[in-house]
Amino acid sequence: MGAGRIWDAMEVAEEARENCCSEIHSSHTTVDTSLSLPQMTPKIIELCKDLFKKWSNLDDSQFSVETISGGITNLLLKVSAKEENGNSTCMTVRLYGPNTEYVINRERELQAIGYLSAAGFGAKLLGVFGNGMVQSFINARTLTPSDMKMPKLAAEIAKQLRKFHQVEIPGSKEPQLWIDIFKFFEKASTLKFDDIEKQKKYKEISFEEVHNEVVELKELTDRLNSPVVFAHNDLLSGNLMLNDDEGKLYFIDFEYGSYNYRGFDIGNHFNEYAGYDCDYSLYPTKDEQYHFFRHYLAPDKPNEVSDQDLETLYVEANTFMLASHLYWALWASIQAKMSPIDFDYLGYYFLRYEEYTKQKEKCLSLARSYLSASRDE
Ligand SMILES: Nc1ncnc2c1ncn2[C@@H]1O[C@H](COP(=O)(O)OP(=O)(O)OP(=O)(O)O)[C@@H](O)[C@H]1O
Repeated sequence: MGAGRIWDAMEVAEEARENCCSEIHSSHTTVDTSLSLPQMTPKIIELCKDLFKKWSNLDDSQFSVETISGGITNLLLKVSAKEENGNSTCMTVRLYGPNTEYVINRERELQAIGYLSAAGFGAKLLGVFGNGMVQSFINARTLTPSDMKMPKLAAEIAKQLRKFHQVEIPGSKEPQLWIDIFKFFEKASTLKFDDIEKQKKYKEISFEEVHNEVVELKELTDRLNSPVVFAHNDLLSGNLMLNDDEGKLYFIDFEYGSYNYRGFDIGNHFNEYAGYDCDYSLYPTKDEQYHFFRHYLAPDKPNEVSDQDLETLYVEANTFMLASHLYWALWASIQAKMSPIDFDYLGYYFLRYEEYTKQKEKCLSLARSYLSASRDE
């Protein structure tokens, strides 16, 4: 992240501060993400002391720093500080992965966090620094893909998603899906890998074919008139946390949040039933989807949703589900080049693109017959 971008982020943090009740601290410190945890620990403590002045005189021995997750994108740390009065405070420190700015707009993320946390979503934003942010620690467990499928939880996710989609974020309300996909496409189609094996695999991608698919799908989804809402865009099990004692569900990680089609957010969530192993046999059945839609459309009277509304959302979600495969396939090909993380991103590209190809005809004909039936009415 360059100096200019840090200043932009600081300005957005200022705006977020005005929207949240709590204070958001800022520091220009950056932390080298290539350091090992023991090397990084003193830097993290120094950063926390700089951000939170009440800790500036606390001895380093009163802090503990541990890794929560290496994430696919970021490094997430848990920092606990034992204050002089004996109270302990826990927070998370998120260090942005190098080169993630190619796929994530950090200003957009920080702006959204301010409004979303004011609306009761996610962890509270406590501070921002050169290459990351500090948030409150959420005492809850992370869901698994099979949790998401459980009827009670699926209903709660649907209900929360409806509320999330109602949050108003100032600025442009233009849906980002196709803008992002075309941006990803431009970057993805001009990569070059030093690794011979990777370059060989990359050359197997026909970008001409992908481009045609994108254009065809965009034309069809445009005709569906899916409502534009503020969408999470990455609602996988790892971004859902549950405090079982309080029965409270948390949506976290708004890195990809933007104005977008509601059908995309829901179809993308359904794709995540497949989990990290991409077992698409776990994709929700029509009955499971209708259960979700009922609670999304009418949380207080789920059994009164009309067949027409259920069908409309079914068509939307299952057409945009295809766009979700194209989006994450292109994203993965960029990550294959840019990310320092040792993950088979090109393999992931092919998994998503193959699933797209497998589902395409069925979903497109569903959308086409829905559109021609509504034209004939
Ligand atoms: N505020 C928080 N409090 C407690 N745990 C958290 C918090 N935020 C994230 N986590 C935990 O860390 C995990 C990774 O978080 P998150 O998805 O935000 O990171 P990420 O780097 O963006 O990961 P990925 O790129 O894989 O989505 C979550 O699944 C959750 O278990």
